[in-house]
Amino acid sequence: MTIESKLFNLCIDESPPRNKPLVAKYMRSFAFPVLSKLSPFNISKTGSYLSANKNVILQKYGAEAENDITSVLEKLESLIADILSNSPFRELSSDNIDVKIWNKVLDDFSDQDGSRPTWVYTNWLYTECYIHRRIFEAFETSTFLKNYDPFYEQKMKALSHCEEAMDILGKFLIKYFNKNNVPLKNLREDLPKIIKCALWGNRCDLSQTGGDAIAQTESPLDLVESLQDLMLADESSKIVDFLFTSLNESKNNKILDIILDNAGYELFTDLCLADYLVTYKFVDIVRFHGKAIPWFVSDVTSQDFTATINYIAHTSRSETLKELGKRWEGYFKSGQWIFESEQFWTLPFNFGQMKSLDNELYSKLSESFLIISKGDLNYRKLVGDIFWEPTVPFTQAVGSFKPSKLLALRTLKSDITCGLAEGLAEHISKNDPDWLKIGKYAVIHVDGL
Ligand SMILES: O=P(O)(O)OC[C@@]1(O)O[C@H](CO)[C@@H](O)[C@@H]1O
Repeated sequence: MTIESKLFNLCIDESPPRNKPLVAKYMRSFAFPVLSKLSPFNISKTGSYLSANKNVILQKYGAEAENDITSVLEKLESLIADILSNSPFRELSSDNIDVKIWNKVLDDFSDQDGSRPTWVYTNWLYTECYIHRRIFEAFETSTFLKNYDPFYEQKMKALSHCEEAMDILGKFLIKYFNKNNVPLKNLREDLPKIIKCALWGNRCDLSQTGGDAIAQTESPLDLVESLQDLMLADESSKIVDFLFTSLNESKNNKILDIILDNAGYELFTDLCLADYLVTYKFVDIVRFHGKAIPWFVSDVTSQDFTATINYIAHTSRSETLKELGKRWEGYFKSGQWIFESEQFWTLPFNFGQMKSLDNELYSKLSESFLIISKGDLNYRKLVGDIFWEPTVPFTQAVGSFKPSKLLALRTLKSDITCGLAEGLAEHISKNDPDWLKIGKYAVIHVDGL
């Protein structure tokens, strides 16, 4: 029996039960192909990248790093083997401060007799996060490659591949920003477009391609129009009304928290949205929340964030982008923009658990005027990674996570849905069986408004 068929034999050819957290054993859920195919593929591509770049790595870290490369490759291989043989999860073994928490969660999941849970039968959010935590563990337990991000180069490549589209959006914004007076009417018309550019930016996600860049070449603003029919829920008007109403209130220090997702083109569109909201005084301060460790291949880390702004301000081929990048450097110098990478975002918890498990972060977000959550994984965490009936209202699915007003921008790359009109999910799935998996469709949901 091959290892893969072993995994097949452990799973059941059924859809997951509604209103329960996802588990990979249901083969008709996206969790099963991600566990059995996409994750091993991503891990093995990470190994191939390392092997292909061996000489560059040795040049940078010295000849002694060769042993590290060998041991990282072995650890990645054994991660794939662990997944495909459904062997029990093991404790993490590095000295990073989050390891205690990970191991405590694993203990809590273990039977009273100490038997550890396995990949196929455990809550999928935990399992998928654990895969990415184990990839990082392979590096952090080495000597020279502790802080090595094997996805960094691909993330930066993805950014430069999208310069054409970035330049179009950049030109639109710079023209705007350089006008002395922009009539409110124009702002009202254009703000939803900028929000939707940031929404569709979420299609560019390297975790779906094993790190291969997805080029965004079309005009982001044209795309917003042409993709409108693919929006399954669009509550953007509520957020636009809220932002315009608040312009007339004399509130100071309005903080916008953006829970970031992918680096590359998506991050660029997030920065554009933040600039627009700051420039027209919808908010005063922006706190960007990224990841403390490499995560889900293309999520933004502090290194990516700094390098992205630096690239746009100094290396990009377009003068417009350079001008935009320099504005962003200015926001950081003045303290108006802040980057943070709290540990919670790379733990296996959903956002409903934040208040009890990381009260400090929950209190910080409670100061917020508006929270924007980007992407699919953050959305899954918002709604507890529960396989909701598609018509369950978003506000209900979000449950107790209510630190402030919330805007979720997400393209659909997993089978979690909620907040859809009666019959819509059934209608689309009939014509488009893969509708949940490929980032083709999108939702904009709000809470607290
Ligand atoms: O959060 P993002 O970047 O929008 O999407 C991440 C994601 O699509 O990648 C995984 C593998 O496909 C999914 O489980 C997950 O939700």
